[in-house]
Amino acid sequence: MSKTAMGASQKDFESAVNQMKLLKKDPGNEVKLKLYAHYKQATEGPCNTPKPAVFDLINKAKWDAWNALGNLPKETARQNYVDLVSGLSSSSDSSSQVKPEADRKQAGYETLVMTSEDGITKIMLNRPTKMNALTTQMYQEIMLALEAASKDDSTITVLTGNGSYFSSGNDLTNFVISPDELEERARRGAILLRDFVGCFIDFPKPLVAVVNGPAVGISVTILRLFDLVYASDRATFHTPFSHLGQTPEACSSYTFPSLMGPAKAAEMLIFGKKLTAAEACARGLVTEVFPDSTFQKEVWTRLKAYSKLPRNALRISKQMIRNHEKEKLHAINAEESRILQERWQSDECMNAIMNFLSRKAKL
Ligand SMILES: CCCCCCCCCC/C=C/CC(=O)SCCNC(=O)CCNC(=O)[C@H](O)C(C)(C)COP(=O)(O)OP(=O)(O)OC[C@H]1O[C@@H](n2cnc3c(N)ncnc32)[C@H](O)[C@@H]1OP(=O)(O)O
Repeated sequence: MSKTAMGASQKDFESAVNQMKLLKKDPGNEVKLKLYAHYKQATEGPCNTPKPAVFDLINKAKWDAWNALGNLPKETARQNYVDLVSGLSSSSDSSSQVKPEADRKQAGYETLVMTSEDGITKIMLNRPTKMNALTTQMYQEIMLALEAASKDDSTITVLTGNGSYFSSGNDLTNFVISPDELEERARRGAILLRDFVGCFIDFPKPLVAVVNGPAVGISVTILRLFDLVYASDRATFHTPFSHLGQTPEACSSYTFPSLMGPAKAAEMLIFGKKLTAAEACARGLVTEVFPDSTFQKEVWTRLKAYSKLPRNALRISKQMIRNHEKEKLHAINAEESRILQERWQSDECMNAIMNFLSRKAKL
């Protein structure tokens, strides 16, 4: 993991800024926008200027890139900037020096912010302007981040969201594909889903969800695979699968009825009832609800205290609680993914996605 509590120093950052001035090869507009956004975030913090007019294309693109970083901490932006510049410099140094793709991926996540501090590794979903909707790249990066967290020296791993949402679930643009690709993409999607959920089933350390705002779809169903779920009282829990022509995933077809009883599970998973944080807590899906105004302070104070407990004892106790049903969960996960593979190819599902994309329906 390259982003540590220490991060890049101010000196590293200034040296990266100077390095950029010497760069011979134009890195292209996309990279330049990313560099601009991270520079501004690192030096000024969250976007603080009025949105430029629509026809002011260049300044609007710059503003959008900066604004998309939401509340990304200055230190993380500084580290990302240094990582970006170091990737550019090493690829322009000499062709024999080009880093392999896998190495560069290790250097930083594009859709997440990962930090490690006080015995806690935090994985933050970082697409605040899209309500942290999960793209296929994001599923992949979360799996990589979980793998890294399972091996690092932290005690507790946390998943949370940047901005106002925890996550709006699967990014519905994952379905923007031509009809002749649908079958193959659905097959690959089912494998991705099965592997993604599998990482949560097998995660060896205490896993905590810090649900900072509304959660939709898979970001709700996955919660039952966490050991603690702390929610802001602003959070809501919504699983509109039937509205989307889809069916439950992340083992919720088994975990939700066993957690809250079949009648309450049906209300959520079949009929798409949206729960408040208090309701989700009453049903056992959420451990504790905090007022939004003190949410971050209270939760992190609690987690920092927990992270000082003996690491191995925490890990072994978690495994004792979870190991009983692991095999069953993997089987359910495989079956749910298989059923969804079929659902994604149905007219019901495709019509629902088209409705969302053409804004006929907001869930
Ligand atoms: C063959 C296919 C293979 C697929 C492979 C996938 C593998 C894994 C699948 C796992 C399955 C999971 C199931 C689910 O998670 S179901 C739940 C899906 N989520 C939704 O249905 C939510 C859709 N979004 C909304 O209803 C609303 O956006 C909102 C969350 C209620 C927020 O509304 P609000 O009015 O406040 O904000 P906006 O709608 O204006 O949103 C701001 C921008 O963000 C974009 N957005 C938000 N959520 C999503 C999303 N889930 N997918 C795509 N885009 C999303 C929204 O479009 C706005 O973008 P814009 O500014 O460019 O317009």
